[in-house]
Amino acid sequence: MIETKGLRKSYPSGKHGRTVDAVRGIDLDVRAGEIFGFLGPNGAGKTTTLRMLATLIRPDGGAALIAGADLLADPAEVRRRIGYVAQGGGTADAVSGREELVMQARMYGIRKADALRQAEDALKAFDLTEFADRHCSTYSGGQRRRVDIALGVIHSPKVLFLDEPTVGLDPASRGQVWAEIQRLRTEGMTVVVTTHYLDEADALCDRVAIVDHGRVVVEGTPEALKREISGDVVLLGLAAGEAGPAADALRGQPYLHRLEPGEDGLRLYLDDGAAAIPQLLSVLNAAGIVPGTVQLQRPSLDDVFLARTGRSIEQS
Ligand SMILES: Nc1ncnc2c1ncn2[C@@H]1O[C@H](COP(=O)(O)OP(=O)(O)OP(=O)(O)O)[C@@H](O)[C@H]1O
Repeated sequence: MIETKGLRKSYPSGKHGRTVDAVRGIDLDVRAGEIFGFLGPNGAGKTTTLRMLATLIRPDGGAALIAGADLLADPAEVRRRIGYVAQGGGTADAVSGREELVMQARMYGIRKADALRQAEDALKAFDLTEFADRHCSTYSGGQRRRVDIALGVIHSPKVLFLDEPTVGLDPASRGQVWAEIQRLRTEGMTVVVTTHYLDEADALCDRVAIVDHGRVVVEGTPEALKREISGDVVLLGLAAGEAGPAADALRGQPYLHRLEPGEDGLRLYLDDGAAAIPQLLSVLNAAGIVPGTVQLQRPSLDDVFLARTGRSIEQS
């Protein structure tokens, strides 16, 4: 449904004619009817890629075919086949959800009577009917985001691009937004979504691509990517100044594959966490270190990124 090859974009950086290589060659293969997560740390190039695919900025190089239309040769046709919801959305304060939807439909050339009916259908589908005629400024963050998504799909696109649709929402509203995304998939839409919430992407995306410095680092189903990280992760909570000595004491232990500084302690990668915990506690004990907390975890998508890049998305 979306195939990109070597998509690139640089921006002038403003200093001495230098440029920022925001996207350095992105190859993607998004299949029809899937929810595809586009993940990565701040500044990785996610928004730039989405804006290129949505025809809002022109790529410097590369190629992309989106729902059968060629991005560089026929951006107008691409635009008809896609929907795009920007980070933060685009609703005006002093307009109602219904008015926004009717205006959007009219912008796509839909006749007034049809636009009114489609707006009504969208309000129902997105559970917005109750406050459809109030100004958007009175909506909650989650309600407003649902209007944003309804606006993005009013013309029934084949592909929907969502840039950080759940950012800044409370967990219940995030859940509702994801429920809408899943509903759109059941209607046959292909959805590409960027998010900083790796646990959401893990649970709700069919496949993900993780990008870093403008390139795809890994792509696959969350399950397959996590399976590549064999074994368990043990998080040690340590007092300030103890992480260094603890790492020195543990390095070289045969059951330990890798060790990384984590938030307030260390992250240890090993085959069988439950079996290793007593041994590693006794090694630490001998060095005079008693961890405040010890947690056993299955690998996460952040561990996948960490294994490939040596950095954590969540801490970047
Ligand atoms: N208009 C612009 N002019 C100059 N540099 C830009 C512009 N837009 C983005 N950049 C730079 O390009 C790089 C990629 O930015 P982009 O917004 O695509 O990343 P992102 O992965 O979406 O980040 P975030 O998760 O923070 O939204 C960054 O280094 C950013 O500073």
